[in-house]
This record gives sequence, structure tokens and C-alpha cells, in this order.
Amino acid sequence: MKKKVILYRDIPAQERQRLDNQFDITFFNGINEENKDAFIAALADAEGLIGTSTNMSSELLSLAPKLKAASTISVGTDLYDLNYLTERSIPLMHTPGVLNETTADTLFTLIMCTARRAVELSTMVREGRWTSNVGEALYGTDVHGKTLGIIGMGRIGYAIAKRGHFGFDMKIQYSNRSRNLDAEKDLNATYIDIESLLKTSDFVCVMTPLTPQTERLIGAKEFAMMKESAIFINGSRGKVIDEAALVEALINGTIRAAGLDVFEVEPLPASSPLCKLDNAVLFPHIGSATTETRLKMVTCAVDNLINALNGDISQNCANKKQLNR
Ligand SMILES: NC(=O)C1=CN([C@@H]2O[C@H](COP(=O)(O)OP(=O)(O)OC[C@H]3O[C@@H](n4cnc5c(N)ncnc54)[C@H](OP(=O)(O)O)[C@@H]3O)[C@@H](O)[C@H]2O)C=CC1
Ligand SMILES: O=CC(=O)O
Repeated sequence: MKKKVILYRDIPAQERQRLDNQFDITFFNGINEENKDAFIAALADAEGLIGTSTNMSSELLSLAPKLKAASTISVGTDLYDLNYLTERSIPLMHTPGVLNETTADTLFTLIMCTARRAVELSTMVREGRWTSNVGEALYGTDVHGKTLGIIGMGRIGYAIAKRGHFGFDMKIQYSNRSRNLDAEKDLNATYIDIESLLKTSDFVCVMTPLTPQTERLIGAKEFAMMKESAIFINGSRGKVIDEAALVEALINGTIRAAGLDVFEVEPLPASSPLCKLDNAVLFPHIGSATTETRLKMVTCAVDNLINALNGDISQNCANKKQLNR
């Protein structure tokens, strides 16, 4: 008999077929108030879960007593209660690596758009407010030759730094809990403490995972440490920063601008004060959102689930160490 698996996000047909070949699939196109009861009912028999963008609390997961493996179509694992899964010896599979370059492209787009005020000035043109040559009040700031500080120099941080170093002749500095020797060797990156990084970087880019240690890592105190000319970029998770403090910093001129792909609440409500600020560039969490990369992520997540339900968690298991397997 095929194992019962819940697919809670629509995926391309060829990948769906691969799941159907192996498992008895119950499909939900996202979980919402209307289908939540049906989802909860399906959890009772599910041995596998695959999808993304739904908060999988321990409360919800406790309704899946037969669960053997979960596979998230993301590298970030923060939507799952990893400790709870580990207590139950359930592996959480994720998709590291396949999205590094695309996500770094997105983050570099935020760097360029904020520095050159691309969205603000494009809007000016579209609205017929371009009436004379752009003067000093609307000048941008250079990216090339500046100092890029990366908080969270992991796979994606490295790919962003690579663009800065090779493409824009930027000086790279970074802050992690441990050193990234590849970045130091390949990109001449300097390892410094977070406070020094905040004080001396022209661009501060956050790329850590969301964990209890990184929640609200950057708040009012940290924005105050940054240069007035600094541009702040967040591609990690919204809760890694204090969003209200960022709004204050942008309004008060504590820092120059911010480029954000992630928010405390997603989708970002249009009523957010961020939406009123010309010096904030806001993307709808599109770090990895290209056709090519999203397909690679789905393929990876499907492989991961098949492997995990066959007892192989050697690749891409987020809690492998904790499971001692
Ligand atoms: N916007 C988007 O669409 C996307 C967002 N993401 C987000 O990016 C995150 C990072 O992905 P990825 O690069 O693959 O992950 P990695 O694990 O490769 O990198 C994370 C880095 O953060 C560092 N880090 C962890 N905790 C801390 C801390 N407390 N203080 C300082 N540094 C810390 C780690 O180094 P060390 O352990 O030495 O501290 C590591 O270098 C994901 O978890 C996800 O949240 C990912 C993809 C797309
Ligand atoms: O935010 C995206 C991810 O893959 O994590």
C-alpha cells in the first residue's frame, strides 16, 4: 500500500506525477480558513508532508501521529517547529544550495534599487513628475567601491558577497558565529564583530536564518550604530529585525534607505508605514522566485521526501545532527 502524503502547495505537473507514482497524495492548494478542517482531518493518516508557506506548529503537527518525514520547499525551516519534530525523531528536509545564486541576484537588485532610488524615480517618470533634469536632491549613491557588510555569511551571503567583490569592487566584511574561510580566501572578506560591521559598512545585508538567537537581532540600537548614509538590506526573515524601529530609522534619517524582501507579517499589509516611505524598496518575498529556481526547489523537495520516507536522510536534512542518524 502506498504511504499517505499531504501536498499542501501546488507544484508543476511533472513533479506532482513523481509524487503520485510513489505516494497516495492528498492535495491542498495552500492552507486557509476554508480548508483547514479538511487538512486537519488528513493529518490523522499522513506519513509525509510536502509544501511551503504554512506555519507548522507543534500543535498542528501533533495531529499527525503517523508522520515519518516532512519536506519544505524552502531552505528556511522556521515555519516548522524543528525541536518538536526532533523530539518525535521526524526528519525535516529542506532545499539548501539550489537557490543561492537566484536569491543573491534578488538581494543585489535590492542593493542597486535602493542605492540608485530606482523605484522612487521610476514612479516619478510614470506619474508625469519628470519635468526637468534630475538635480542633486534626487541623486543616488554609488555601489561600486563601497563596503558591504554581511550578517550571516552562509551559502547565500557568500553568493551576494561574490557579486559585490567581483562585480562591484566592494570591500567585504561579515559577521557570523563562526568564520567562513572560503569567503576570506576567495573574496578577501574580513571577519568582524557585528557592532564594528554596523558602524563601518555602507551596505548592511542580513542573511541569517530566523532562530531564537537571531529574532530581533537588528533593532533601534543597531540602526543607531549605522552610518547616516548606510543602506540596510534584509533578505532573511522579517522577524530578524524590529520593523517598527526600522520605520523610525528611515523616517528620522538615522539611515539612508532600506531594501526588504521579507517582513514581520507577510503579505505586508498596504497599511504598513513602510508603504509610505520613498526610501524603502519593498519586494514580495521573491528571493528565489524565478521559474528555473522554483522548479529546482520543488524537484529537490520531492527527491528529499522520497529519500526520507525510504529512510535516507543523508542529504538536505535540517535536523540530521540532532537526530543522530
Ligand atoms: N528572501 C528569500 O526569498 C530567501 C530567504 N532565505 C533566508 O536566508 C536564510 C539563509 O539561507 P542560507 O544562506 O542557505 O543559510 P546558511 O545556513 O548557509 O547561512 C546562514 C548563515 O547565518 C549565520 N548565522 C546563524 N546564526 C547566526 C547568528 N546568531 N548571528 C550571526 N550569524 C548567524 C551562519 O553562520 P554561523 O552558524 O557561523 O553563525 C551562516 O553563515 C534562510 O534560513 C532563509 O531564512 C533563503 C532563501 C530565500
Ligand atoms: O525564503 C525562502 C526560503 O527558501 O527559505
